[in-house]
Amino acid sequence: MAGVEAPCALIVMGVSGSGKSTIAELLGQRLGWRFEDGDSFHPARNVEKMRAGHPLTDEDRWPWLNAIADEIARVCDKGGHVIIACSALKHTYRDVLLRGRSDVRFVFLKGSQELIADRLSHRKGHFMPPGLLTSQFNTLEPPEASEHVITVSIDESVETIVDGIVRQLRFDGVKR
Ligand SMILES: Nc1ncnc2c1ncn2[C@@H]1O[C@H](COP(=O)(O)OP(=O)(O)O)[C@@H](O)[C@H]1O
Ligand SMILES: O=C(O)[C@H](O)[C@@H](O)[C@H](O)[C@H](O)COP(=O)(O)O
Repeated sequence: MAGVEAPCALIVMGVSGSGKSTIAELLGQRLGWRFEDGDSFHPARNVEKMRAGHPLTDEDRWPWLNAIADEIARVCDKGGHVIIACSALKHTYRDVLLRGRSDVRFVFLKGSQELIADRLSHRKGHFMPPGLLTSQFNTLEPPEASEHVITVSIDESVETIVDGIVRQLRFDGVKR
């Protein structure tokens, strides 16, 4: 995409179970960029709230999103690169994450509720109850083209999805 700055950070976004951690980790290996899971930036009370089956509110999410934005600034301002998995469901959340930067890009993992519910029903050892998926879809504001997002369908193998993202990034001028 002409005129878009080469990113120092990629945020892999989408609802719970869309594959953010899985895709972001492999993409990090492919690009040689460090992967960080946005889940690890939640205050403990947020994790306990979700574990107990309650969706987060905006007020719960602001400190979490700001902590991720701090990490992006820390890495990017010293010339590093990072890939972060973070649901980033609303436009306002993405604004908080971006802090006006033009060197941060979103990769949106797009898929049907039916497919994601099926994947979540098989996921083991995660605090997030599959029952919160409907609230995730209700909260989701899919990114628009003006957000310079790379949108990929999750209805493919992990390798195929990552290949597609890498191709798109190279097309956009990221040489790694
Ligand atoms: N493209 C894919 N094909 C099949 N299974 C997938 C794919 N992407 C992710 N998964 C599986 O779906 C589940 C949810 O993925 P995960 O990365 O934990 O999602 P998120 O981080 O968005 O919550 C995991 O069990 C993961 O192994
Ligand atoms: O409600 C949210 O803002 C997000 O869903 C976020 O809190 C995160 O997604 C959860 O930590 C669940 O983790 P997974 O997305 O990895 O399932």
